[in-house]
Amino acid sequence: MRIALAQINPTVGDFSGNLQKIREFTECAVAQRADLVIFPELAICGYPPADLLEKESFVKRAEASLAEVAALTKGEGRPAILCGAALSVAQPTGKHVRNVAALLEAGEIRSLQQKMLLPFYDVFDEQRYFEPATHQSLAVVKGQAVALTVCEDAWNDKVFWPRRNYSVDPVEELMKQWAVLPQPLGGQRLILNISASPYWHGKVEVRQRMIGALAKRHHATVVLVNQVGANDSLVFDGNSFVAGPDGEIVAQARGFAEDLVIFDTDSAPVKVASVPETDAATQTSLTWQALVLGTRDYVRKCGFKKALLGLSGGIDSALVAAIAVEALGAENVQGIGMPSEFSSTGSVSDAEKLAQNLGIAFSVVPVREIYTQFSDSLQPFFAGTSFGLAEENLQPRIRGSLLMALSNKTGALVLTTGNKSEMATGYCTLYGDMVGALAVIGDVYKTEVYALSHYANREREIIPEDTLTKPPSAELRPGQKDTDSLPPYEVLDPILRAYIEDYVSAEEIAAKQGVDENLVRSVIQLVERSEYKRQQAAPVLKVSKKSFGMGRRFPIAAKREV
Ligand SMILES: Nc1ncnc2c1ncn2[C@@H]1O[C@H](COP(=O)(O)OP(=O)(O)OC[C@H]2O[C@@H]([n+]3cccc(C(=O)O)c3)[C@H](O)[C@@H]2O)[C@@H](O)[C@H]1O
Ligand SMILES: Nc1ncnc2c1ncn2[C@@H]1O[C@H](COP(=O)(O)OP(=O)(O)OP(=O)(O)O)[C@@H](O)[C@H]1O
Ligand SMILES: NC(=O)CC[C@H](N)C(=O)O
Repeated sequence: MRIALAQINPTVGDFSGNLQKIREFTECAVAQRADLVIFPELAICGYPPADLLEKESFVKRAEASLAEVAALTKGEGRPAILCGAALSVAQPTGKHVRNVAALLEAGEIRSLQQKMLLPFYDVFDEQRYFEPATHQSLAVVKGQAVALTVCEDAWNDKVFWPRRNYSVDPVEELMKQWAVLPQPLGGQRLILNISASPYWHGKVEVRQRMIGALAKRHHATVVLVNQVGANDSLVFDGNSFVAGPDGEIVAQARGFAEDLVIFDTDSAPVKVASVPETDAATQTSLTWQALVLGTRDYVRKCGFKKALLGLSGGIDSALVAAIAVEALGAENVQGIGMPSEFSSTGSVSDAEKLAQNLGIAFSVVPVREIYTQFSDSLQPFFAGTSFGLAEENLQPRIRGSLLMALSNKTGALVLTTGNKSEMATGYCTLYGDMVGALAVIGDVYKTEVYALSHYANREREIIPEDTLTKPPSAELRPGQKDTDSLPPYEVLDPILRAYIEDYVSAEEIAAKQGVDENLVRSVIQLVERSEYKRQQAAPVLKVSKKSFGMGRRFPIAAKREV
């Protein structure tokens, strides 16, 4: 059987656009004589549709769209289609919607396999919406048996996920049925998995190793078709693949781009290079690609074309500008320099140099006078007090207002430039430098910001040398350095990573990293105290296992033991 892995980039709720994509990819697959075309999980409505699933009209549109996809399979020589869809439950006793893999052939829905394992950890909330399957059944397509699974259904692996206690194993159940199938139906074992599996560091390799092990365990060929593209915070990396019965990767789609790959189950499998993520260089390039795709899709899918951001001459805004240019094109990115009386001389010149290197428009709007006017108005209330945080924070707040005014006027989205180290410790001003539509590097620690910036300069200088080498500073008071308030980033970031991503205790972090326990506690205190800021922050593009946003939910008004 010739199988086409149709790795598409759907938009949530765009039924007609998604249908058009499904049509186009099907016709490409027809041109390549495919017998079966496979689309990702919930391809018809896009993943994750979240509370849109609670609207009856949304599910009705998904059902109507599925009928149109089925029509594509009607007629002589047309391929079958396996497609993800949300459908209503006929006689609900629990949830009203099911997440299904729909097998369509000869113009009809031939089989529907409901998803059984509904992920409910980190960013996933599928038990909120979907009724799980109670049983699994093998399906038949083009006269051949196939095991249909939906994403998490193939993820019940205790070695990889010891803390996910699923009591059933859908693949196990399907393979038991396979063992008693009559020949020739029960020939080569074929597991088809439609996925919407978002990216984080290491995920591409984990996915391939885990599915490779599954293929080997069941002596089956596993075809996994993943969604590509970003929806809000989640970036789906694509990287669809086929694992052969010995666990080797025998077909591989592109990462971070749409693709159509043909795999013929009757041809001798040829091992292809899997995606290695162990080396730092590959890791940096994958993170870069994820952030570029995340930015492009956020702006585009929200109906915008352009973005603007404040350029301080610092490394964070320089990196975000470089990512934005690759995502949107230089003509769609604008940099604004907003020097205050505390800005270094390099601030504007470094920003100007960056803008030149990137080929973007750059304008300067000084904030000195506005700051003076604000301070004068506040004078009766601030009299007798010394210059402090209130005065410092006025500057980013003025900049935030200016950027939002320009956004209102020009229709460009504001990109916010805070990194994960700052967002973790609250080293950022609410309604100031935190304003913006999207936190492009909000899941990237400051030490990783440097690695990514060197990656941005891999072919020629984009980010000026001075920007890469000057000590980080918010430039909100004379001579200010980040290290006045925070430990050096090489010390801070490992503490944050251990605490945020692995919930390691202060004692253990201190012992393992050889740092003072009081320092660790003071860092943890900063993280705990600034939860209120993160809950008001722009959506963060997720590239780590634990990012700020919907996958990390902590109360604000709570007593905290540190
Ligand atoms: N639980 C809670 N729920 C909701 N709101 C709460 C709150 N607790 C305090 N707040 C509010 O938050 C205010 C304090 O927060 P905020 O106004 O942001 O100010 P704050 O956190 O006090 O100061 C901002 C810090 O970030 C640094 N910074 C600023 C800008 C850029 C950079 C950089 O390097 O990029 C660094 C700056 O040097 C300073 O150390 C309080 O006055 C109060 O109004
Ligand atoms: N003088 C400035 N002109 C324009 N934008 C500024 C200026 N200062 C700060 N910003 C904006 O506010 C953000 C926060 O910058 P800040 O200088 O406080 O420290 P930072 O987080 O180290 O960022 P960066 O490395 O970009 O300087 C910047 O990334 C930039 O978008
Ligand atoms: N759509 C899903 O089932 C997502 C969970 C999935 N196992 C993943 O992270 O890839």
